[in-house]
Amino acid sequence: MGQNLVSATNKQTGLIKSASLSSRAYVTFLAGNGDYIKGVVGLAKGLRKVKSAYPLVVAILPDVPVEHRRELVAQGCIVKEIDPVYPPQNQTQFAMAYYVINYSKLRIWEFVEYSKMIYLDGDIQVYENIDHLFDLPNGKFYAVMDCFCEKTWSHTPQYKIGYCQQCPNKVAWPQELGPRPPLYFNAGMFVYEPNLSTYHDLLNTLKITPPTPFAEQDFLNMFFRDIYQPIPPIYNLVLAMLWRHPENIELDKVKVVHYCAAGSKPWRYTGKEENMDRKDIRILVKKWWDIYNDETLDYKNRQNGASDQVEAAGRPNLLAVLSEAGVVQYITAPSAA
Ligand SMILES: O=c1ccn([C@@H]2O[C@H](COP(=O)(O)OP(=O)(O)O)[C@@H](O)[C@H]2O)c(=O)[nH]1
Ligand SMILES: OC[C@H]1O[C@H](O[C@@H]2[C@@H](O)[C@H](O)[C@@H](O)[C@H](O)[C@@H]2O)[C@H](O)[C@@H](O)[C@H]1O
Ligand SMILES: [Mn+2]
Repeated sequence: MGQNLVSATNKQTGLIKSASLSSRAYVTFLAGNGDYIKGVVGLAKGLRKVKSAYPLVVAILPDVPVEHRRELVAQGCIVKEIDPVYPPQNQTQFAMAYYVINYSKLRIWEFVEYSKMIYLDGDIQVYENIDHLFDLPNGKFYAVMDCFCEKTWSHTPQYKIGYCQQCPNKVAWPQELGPRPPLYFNAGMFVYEPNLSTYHDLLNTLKITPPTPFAEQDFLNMFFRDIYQPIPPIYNLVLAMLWRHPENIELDKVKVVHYCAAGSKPWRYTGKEENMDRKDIRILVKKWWDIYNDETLDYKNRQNGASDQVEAAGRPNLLAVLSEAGVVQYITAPSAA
């Protein structure tokens, strides 16, 4: 990393370190020298477009090239290099071979210069301000429930019997399989509190936890099972919901889109994979590109932070929004176990 970039990054980190303990930030994860950099730049510009009041921290693995680091700093991101985290050696077949690097996400629990963070995958875009989620009560792990219907889940009993937590009464969970699986979240977006003892507990627990197909997502679901609090799918639209559970989605209310379905990464989109030629997918991919290509959203063209702050001040009352969006039913829903 060039010297001036190191000083710029450290300066930024230094600034942040001196921030009050109640500081908040969005955080994402970038690994490799491939095209996910486009996802993270798009996310940085999307958060700017919705006038978020908080910075975007990018946790990068050592293999992220200096050019990508420069681009992130130029887009106003706070770049923090982390060491990889590997699961214990095992013959596990991950749902996607590259998922093994996703355990490195666990390093973000060490970012204790922030009191509250919202993690967003690099293949996520924020289309409406979600700063109000930082006001969710502490002590819980907030995330959106995932869906078990894609063939990436074909290794699981849920998939084999056609059970999905998105429609728990469509195919009832059979008694002979034991208790219904606990509510399970998608780990592409979550609201959490960095904490050193949680961080060490995560890493120590990982050392004795055999890896499973959805890697750190499975691990985080197991680890935070007792404090997991579902929030509505408007905060992390797992694209497959559009064809698997359209009855659960009101697309015009969605604030955050997660381009995780096979073939849906906007920067690689060809429209050839299954479901990728749908009109709603084409519209969502164009929405992503419109932000990515919008030069007025580049950090260098938006130094007037003050006016951005004003907009954020008008954000909706949290509990009203969440209860209106149905989170109350999620919160009071009996635990599945
Ligand atoms: O080569 C890679 C693969 C993954 N990621 C990061 O890890 C996250 C999780 O991977 P991905 O989103 O592809 O998983 P999915 O949600 O599609 O299952 C990505 O969003 C990126 O932030 C990355 O930076 N480089
Ligand atoms: O490393 C495991 C990954 O597992 C999750 O992705 C999956 C999951 O959403 C499945 O339910 C979908 O079927 C699948 O398409 C999608 O890729 C997270 O989005 C990602 O951040 C990361 O944790
Ligand atoms: Mn993702």
